[in-house]
Amino acid sequence: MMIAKFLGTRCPNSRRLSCTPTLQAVRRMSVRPAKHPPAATSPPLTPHAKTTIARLLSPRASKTPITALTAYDYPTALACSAHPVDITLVGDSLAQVCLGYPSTTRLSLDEMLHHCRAVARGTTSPLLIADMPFGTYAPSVSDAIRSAIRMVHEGHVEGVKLEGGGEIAEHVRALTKIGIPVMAHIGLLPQRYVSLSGYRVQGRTAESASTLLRAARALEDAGAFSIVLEAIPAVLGAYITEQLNIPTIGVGAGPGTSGQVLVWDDMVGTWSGHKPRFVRHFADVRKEVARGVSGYVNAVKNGSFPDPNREGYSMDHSEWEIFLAAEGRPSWTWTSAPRDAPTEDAVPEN
Ligand SMILES: Nc1nc(=O)c2c([nH]1)NC[C@@H]1CN(c3ccc(C(=O)N[C@@H](CCC(=O)O)C(=O)O)cc3)CN21
Ligand SMILES: CC(C)C(=O)C(=O)O
Repeated sequence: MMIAKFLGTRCPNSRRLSCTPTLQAVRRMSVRPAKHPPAATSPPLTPHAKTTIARLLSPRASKTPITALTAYDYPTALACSAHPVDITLVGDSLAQVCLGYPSTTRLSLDEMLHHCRAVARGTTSPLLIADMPFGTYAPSVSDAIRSAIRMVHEGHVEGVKLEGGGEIAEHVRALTKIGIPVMAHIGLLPQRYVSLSGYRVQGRTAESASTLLRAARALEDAGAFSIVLEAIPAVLGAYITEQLNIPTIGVGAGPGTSGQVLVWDDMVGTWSGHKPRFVRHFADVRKEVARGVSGYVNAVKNGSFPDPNREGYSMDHSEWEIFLAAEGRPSWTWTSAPRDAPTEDAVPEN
């Protein structure tokens, strides 16, 4: 009876008939994404209000710090949407953190669009912004327009982020004019790490601080709805914020900005590369991942996973008997798979 319950649940190292899932089994096993974001007619799954540009710019909102996080995929977008995250940013840090490139300058527009679409599918309440990749906007205003329209059409984002100061003010003006909200980004500009001689704090001299303030004013004047301030002295972050009417989002710019942004993998502690001074780990997901992977590998190797009672499918004993009869066998005993698993360095048999 017990055996009957397990019948067909297990097919160690074989391609037996009993392993072929029936259509019904396929249907049951299919892992469909939950219906999220909800259809327009369903009630929202999260109680959070949709972030709009007007809300970000409202004086009332300016009293509460803005929260922004990066996301590069659907599950992360869902996690951002499940909490009062105001802005989800598909940062081009995607290149390093998610795709393994040595710098953000390697990222193509098509790669960015692929990830934007995944994030868009999981985004509800946060405003969805994405970085325009290196080389897709700086060459000319018409390049910027063409690329930004692709970000909206094919990436399904609501606004774009551009790195640069006064020299890209005309690009910002043109995009804003055609209805694409622009988040500017000044201070440490990762897309220019070579000409900046590395990832270095900016605005530490009086001259550099003045240049940044001038850039911030020019970008606000050009229509940017907010400005990311990256890796600048905290006092300068607070001063620039006070001088502007649009919100600033800091990353390594101190607590005096209108809000903060962090790279997702820095926030959850999964990024194994260099940790800039401005990063704080709010979780130790890397430790949990290690626990999961080693637990899974051990359980498969020692035979404790899967447990046919809990993680297997049963088959009616009578069906099994009919099957065996058709096979021309009066009986068949399921002997346990050998437990002396091959060692790591064993060459797999063909
Ligand atoms: N994981 C990750 N987090 C990020 O914030 C991030 C990325 N990746 N990739 C794209 C850019 C690159 N960024 C960086 C990269 C390095 C530093 C950094 O090493 N800063 C030095 C400054 C040293 C100094 O000038 O005094 C630091 O130690 O903080 C800062 C920002 C920000 N972005
Ligand atoms: C750090 C944030 C602001 C960013 O630009 C990115 O993720 O690329």
